[in-house]
Order: sequence, then C-alpha cells, then structure tokens
Amino acid sequence: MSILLSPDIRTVILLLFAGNLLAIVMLSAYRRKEGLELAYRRYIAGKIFQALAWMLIGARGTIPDWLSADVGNGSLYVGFAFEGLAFVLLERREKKFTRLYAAVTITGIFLFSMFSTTPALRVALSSASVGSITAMTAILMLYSIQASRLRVLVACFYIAFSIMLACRVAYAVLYPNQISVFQNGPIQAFTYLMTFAFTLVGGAGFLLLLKEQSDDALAIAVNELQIRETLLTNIFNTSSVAIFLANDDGYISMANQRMAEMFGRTIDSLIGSPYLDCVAEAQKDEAHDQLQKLLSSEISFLKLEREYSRPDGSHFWGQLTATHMHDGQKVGHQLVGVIADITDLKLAEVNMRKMAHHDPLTGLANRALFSDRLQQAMMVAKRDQTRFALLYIDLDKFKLVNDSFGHQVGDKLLQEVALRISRCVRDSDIVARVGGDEFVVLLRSVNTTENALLVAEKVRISHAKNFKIEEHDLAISCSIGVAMYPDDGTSETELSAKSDEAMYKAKHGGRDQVQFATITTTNNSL
Ligand SMILES: Nc1nc2c(ncn2[C@@H]2O[C@H](COP(=O)(O)OP(=O)(O)OP(=O)(O)O)[C@@H](O)[C@H]2O)c(=O)[nH]1
Repeated sequence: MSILLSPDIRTVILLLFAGNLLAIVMLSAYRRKEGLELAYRRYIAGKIFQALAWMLIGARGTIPDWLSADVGNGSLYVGFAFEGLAFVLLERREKKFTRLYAAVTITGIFLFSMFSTTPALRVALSSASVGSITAMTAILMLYSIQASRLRVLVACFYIAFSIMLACRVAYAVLYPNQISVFQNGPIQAFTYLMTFAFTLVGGAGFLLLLKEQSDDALAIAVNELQIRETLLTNIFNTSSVAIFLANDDGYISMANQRMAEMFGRTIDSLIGSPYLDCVAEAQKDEAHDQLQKLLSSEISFLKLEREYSRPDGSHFWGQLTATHMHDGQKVGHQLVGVIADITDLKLAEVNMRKMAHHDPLTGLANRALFSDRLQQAMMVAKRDQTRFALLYIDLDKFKLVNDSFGHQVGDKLLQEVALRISRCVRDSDIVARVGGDEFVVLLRSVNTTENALLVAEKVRISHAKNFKIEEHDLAISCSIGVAMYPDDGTSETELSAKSDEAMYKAKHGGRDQVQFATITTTNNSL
C-alpha cells in the first residue's frame, strides 16, 4: 500500500513510456474499418509522441535539459493533441479541428519555452497545456453529433483528468517550492498514477469507440442492403419484363412471374429447365452459340431480338438483354437475362414497312416499290439482253362511278379491279397502283410484243364482266398503253412516258383498247 501511495516517480514514468509503447504495438495489429483510418493513424501518432515524451522526460539528468524538458514536454502536447484529434475525427472528419489542436499545442510549446524558468513553472505550464488539450477534447466529444453513452463516459474521464491537472497547476502556483517533476510524495504519486490510469482508459475507450463506429457503419450498411433487396425483389416481382437467372449450364435458376406469363408456363416449370427450351426451333443453334460465348466470358453483354416459343406452339418476339455475371466461388458463372415482349412492335414494324411500299387501298405495290422493281428489271434485262413490257392501265370514265355511287363504291371498285389485274399476270410480275384509277404492270417474263399484247388483252378483257359492288352492277373498261424495254426506252422516265403516251392514244382511240408506244395495234379487233 505504501508503495502504491509513494511509488518512485521515475518508475511510473517508465511505466507510462512502456504503456504507450505497448498500446502502439497492440493498435498496429488492430484491423479497422475503412473510413476510420485517419482517426486511427492520429491515435497511433499520439501514442508515439507520448511514448517519446515520457522517454525524454524520464531520461532527465542523463540527456541535455532542453531535450528532456522542452522537447519532452513539446512531444507530450503533440501526443495529447493527436490523441484528442483522433477521438474527434472518429465522428467528424473536419479540417478545422486539426487547426484548433495545432494552435493550442503550438501556444503551449511557446509558453513553455519562454516561461518555464523554475521547476514549479514547468509543472504548471506543462499541466496547463495538457489539461487544456484534454478539456478541449472532452468538450468536442460531448458536443458531437450523436454522443453515445460510451463517448460521454470517455469524455467524463477526460474532464476528470483535466480537473486533476487544473488542481496541479493551482498547487504549483500556490506552493512553488513544494513541487517539481521528480519529487516523490502523495500528490505527485496520485498525479502520475492518474495519468497512467488515464492512458489505459483512453486506449480502451478509443478502441471501443472505433468498434462502435464500425458497428454503426455495419448496421447502416446492412440496413441499406435490406432496403435494396426489398426494392430489387419488388422490381423482380412486379416487372413488366421477364427477368431470369441461368447457371453456367444454361439452366434457369430463377424466374419472375412475368416470365411465367410470357412463356405460358409456371415459375416452377421454368426453374431447372434449359433456357434454350424457350427459344423458337429455328433460332436454337444461334442462341446456343451466343449462350456459350456469354457463359465462357467471351462476350459480357448481349442485346438482340429473338423469337421464343410457348408449350402450346405459339410464338412471340422478345428483345433479350443478357449479361454475364461472375460471383466469386459461390455461384460461379451466371447469366442475367431480361426479355421484353416486342411482338406488337414487330407487327407494327412490318405494317409500317408494308405501308411505305404498298398502296393502302388495294394492297398493291406503290410507285416507290414499283420504281425500285423497274430499275432491277432494267438491270437484269440489260445484262441478259432480254426485253420486258410495261403496261399503263387507266380506267375509263371512272369519275362517273364516284359521282353516281359515291367514293366508297369507287374504292371497292378499285379494289376489285386490282384483283382482276393481278389474276391476269404471273407472280413474278409486279402490279402497282400509281394514281387514282391508274395502274402499271411490269411484265418481266414477256419479251415479245406479241406476248405483251396477249397479257394486255387479257387484262382488258378481264374488265368485260360487270363488277358487283354492294347492290350495284357496274360496267367499266380500261385503256392500256404498252411500252417495251429497250425498244421504247432504257430509263424509267422514258419507259413511263412512252407507256403513258400509248395509254392516251388508247383513250383518244375510243377507250377500251390496247395501244403500243411504237407499234400500232388495235386491240378491239383481236
Ligand atoms: N373512289 C376513289 N376515287 C379516286 C381515288 N383516287 C382518285 N379518284 C378519282 O378517280 C377519278 C379519276 O378520274 P380521271 O382519270 O381523271 O377521269 P376518268 O373519269 O377516269 O375518265 P378518263 O380517264 O378520261 O377515262 C377522279 O374522279 C378522282 O377523284 C380513290 O382512291 N378512290
């Protein structure tokens, strides 16, 4: 007991040195959480400076006095400043605190070097500086954003230590002859033992607070993960697109409700079945190759349009977006696929394409498509040195039908006429509607004027039978102009102009007849 009350001060200083040294060793092995490194490094630095300080102070008498007193005390302030800063930085990583601690420490060092002329003044100045730093740390910890119980407790220790140091300052000022650094006695013993206890409590407190911060961060991370999981589950379950996971054998391991609906199957029947089973037969080989590339990481992303099949035999078009995923050793290679049903889009696309090239009333080719086919036919005929015929057909007095029975009847008549003309020619020929009641026919397979006349006459005669439109029995004839490639022209403009000219010849000749651009043929006689 007597040893406890009057320990040798040098021994206690040695203990303080050793205690700080051990704290450094222990802390170096501690694994801290990311983001807390700055506080952790400051604390270690604090312990290094404190160990150095106690070593220099303890060596008083064996090393130069300025080194022991000035550098030793300076190191002590810096050590406590780093330690205090570490506690503050655990929660608030702000530069202003570093500046605050630096200012107080530098002031302490300056005052000590200027005014520590007597042992008592040294004690007073040293205690005042350390006390100010620890008091500041306690206040900053208590004013933290969320002071936990542990933080308040550590701050209380700091306050107690500051109060003790304040008492020591007062004692040194009041009784300057009774105090110096190495003087033995109960007050000195109490001071140093408190400092030792404070060192232990501070170290344990810091580690616990470090752990508390890590736990809090972990709890926040877990909470965020749970929120994300809930969000992802909701997206997965309520998505309007099919979402699935497939393992490295291409077997589906997870599928959402939309996928089951899209494929006309149950989720249970999808899970465990090969993804390729869902692909339409015609695309299976290609899909297999792409799946292999994805699963072997040859490609990491895939976006394409694919035809899928359902167990009832029906098909639909889907846009597949697939990504390759590798999740450590747990699940290995995985494929994440998203399929959007684009069947309606595809149909609309087909219709749009058709509308761009076809006459909406009759379904025949329009002028653009006809022109394209005519160009092709000219190229082929030029290369093969063959001929072909172009018919220009205009209905006779069609206006009368419109005027007498209305446009609706006129439209239906045009549809019927389109049908009759189409039936007179081969599938390889092209029939187009290029104006109100004007049609053109490209006879690819006809290379003599005789044959051209035969087909043109067939078209003309196909109009001889009355058209039954609604309750009306309509008679309508047509005038046909024929141009031959290359005899009448070798360009679209020339051929069109010549067939048009021939058609007008037929109109002027009394209608219901066929006229050639360059040879005169009176059809009615045929
Ligand atoms: N019902 C209907 N009529 C159309 C359409 N496009 C044009 N027409 C009409 O078709 C008629 C074409 O008349 P024209 O070729 O000028 O003259 P026509 O009465 O046939 O007399 P000719 O050609 O001289 O024998 C006009 O009355 C146009 O308004 C259409 O899509 N539907």
